[in-house]
Amino acid sequence: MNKVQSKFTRPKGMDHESSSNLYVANCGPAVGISFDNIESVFSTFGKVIGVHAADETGTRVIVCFHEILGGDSLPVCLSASELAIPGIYLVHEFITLKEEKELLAEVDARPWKRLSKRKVQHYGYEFLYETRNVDSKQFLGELPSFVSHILKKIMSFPGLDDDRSKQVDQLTVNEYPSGVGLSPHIDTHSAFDELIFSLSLAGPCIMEFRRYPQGTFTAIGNNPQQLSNFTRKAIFLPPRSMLLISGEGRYAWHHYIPHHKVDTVGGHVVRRSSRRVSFTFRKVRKGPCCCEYKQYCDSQKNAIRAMFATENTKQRRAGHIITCNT
Ligand SMILES: O=C(O)CCC(=O)C(=O)O
Ligand SMILES: [Fe+2]
Repeated sequence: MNKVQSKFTRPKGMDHESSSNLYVANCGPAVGISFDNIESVFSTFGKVIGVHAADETGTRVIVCFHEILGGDSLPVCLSASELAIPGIYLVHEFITLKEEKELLAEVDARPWKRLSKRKVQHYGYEFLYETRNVDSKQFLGELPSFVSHILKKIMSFPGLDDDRSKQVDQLTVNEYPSGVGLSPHIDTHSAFDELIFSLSLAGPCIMEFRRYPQGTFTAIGNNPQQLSNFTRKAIFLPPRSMLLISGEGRYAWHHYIPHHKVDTVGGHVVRRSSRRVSFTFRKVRKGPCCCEYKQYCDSQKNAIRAMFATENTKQRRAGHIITCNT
């Protein structure tokens, strides 16, 4: 055994969730990723106190976190007023236990589409995960009658007065097994209107909101420094609660469900149940998004790109731009 390997041993008598050291393969200087880069990227998941070679190949590393992964110290809010993100609202017991049971029975009687870690059903329009958008020309039909009473209740959602803005036409049902979450994302601006309603059923989870200063996750992908520099807040979503994501919370904050089997809420350990089912209601956008959060907005970024492309073409034609052919 070499010197480096003897520094880290497999934790004895602990399950895989209980270590603050993470072994990462195909990662290291020999595959062109510096220790500094690795540290910056993994800081997204928690405070990194060191990155070490796992062996002498240069392709395997151990990332040491300040605390156990999943044992995050981020306080979890119980209400939207405590969370204090403009546009995020949470209504507890939005539906009764009986309604919850009925909704679950309805979706369980229908076919699920299997994704790698969770199962989904789409109504109204199919959501395409490759493009993170919908095919707005492919209408699958009205939302099913078993959600009619939910749609009615949505129309009376507190704090919203423009009724037309609440007319949703797309529903995604997600089933998450225990320990499965959702990676940080902003629902594509050009795909859906402002209001996103998400009803939690069967089990609890926490939802984390992240505001990245420089725009979207993908746009800053090549700058690891930006990945660790963001504001985080979290809220507890119990079963039967309805979350509304709108305004700044919808356009400028990423939402994320950590891949935990247990969450710490108000000092208590809350175990995720064998499954959580969510009903996410949205309205498919017709036309571009014109929000005020341009750096997070694909509609406006694409418009700017198109404008530059036209300008570049003009300049190239005029001989002002020389492009590289290599
Ligand atoms: O499961 C949830 O509550 C959120 C789902 C979600 O964010 C999405 O489908 O975009
Ligand atoms: Fe989402």
